[in-house]
Amino acid sequence: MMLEVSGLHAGYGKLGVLHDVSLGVDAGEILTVVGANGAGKTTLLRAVNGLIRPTAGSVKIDGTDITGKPTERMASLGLTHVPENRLCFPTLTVRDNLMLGAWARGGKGDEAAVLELFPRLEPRLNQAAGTLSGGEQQMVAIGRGLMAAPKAIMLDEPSIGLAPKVVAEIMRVLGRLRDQGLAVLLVEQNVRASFGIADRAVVMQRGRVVLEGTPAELVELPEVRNAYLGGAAA
Ligand SMILES: Nc1ncnc2c1ncn2[C@@H]1O[C@H](COP(=O)(O)OP(=O)(O)OP(=O)(O)O)[C@@H](O)[C@H]1O
Repeated sequence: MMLEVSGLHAGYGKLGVLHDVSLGVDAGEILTVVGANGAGKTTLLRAVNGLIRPTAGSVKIDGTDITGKPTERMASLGLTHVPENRLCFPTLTVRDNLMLGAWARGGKGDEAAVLELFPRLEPRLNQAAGTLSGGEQQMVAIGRGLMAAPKAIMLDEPSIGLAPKVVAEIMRVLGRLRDQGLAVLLVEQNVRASFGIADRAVVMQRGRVVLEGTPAELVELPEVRNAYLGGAAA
């Protein structure tokens, strides 16, 4: 596994949120994590990324133990986290936002590769990121992460608040990243979109992984259909 989480426990102060979470993402694979509000999906990404310190368990990337390493070192260890709310630096240009991602790894970054994935950003390179549409800002946030040439990328609800066409565009890019050999860990509320692209899925409930399988297997389960797909057969 390129990204391997084993027996992870984490929380906030005395509040335990993650309980014995194990999952793995191969190179060239998309794993999607779904679950109700408060199930612990964001906390999982934070614990993997070192924003909160796991109380037990381990995180490995390409075989190297990175458990609890400082967040600012994660990019150079090969892990990129695209957090919720597509955080861009609004007064900086698109190009400077992208450059920040490259500096995290001490390199120049492959801007051309990012623009190839997100052609819409090219004519906007000198525009302040804060003036972009929501979808374009999400592209900048993902592109910034890619500038660090990661082995694994984690995304927290990239589709939130975006029009279906833009969601489809982002999902297509995630598919291309997978095809380029990245390990992609995708947290999504938009289960339809993430099941459409993912190779495997896990369902989290109250801080635990309760189901795991391919999207095709999981949509056969009535409890998955009812909870995440509005009860409709896929
Ligand atoms: N900074 C924090 N301090 C204390 N408790 C927190 C903090 N952040 C999250 N929690 C709690 O941890 C639990 C899991 O939250 P988390 O954000 O990981 O869930 P989630 O699955 O990502 O949900 P959502 O889809 O709503 O973002 C919740 O009960 C939440 O109240």
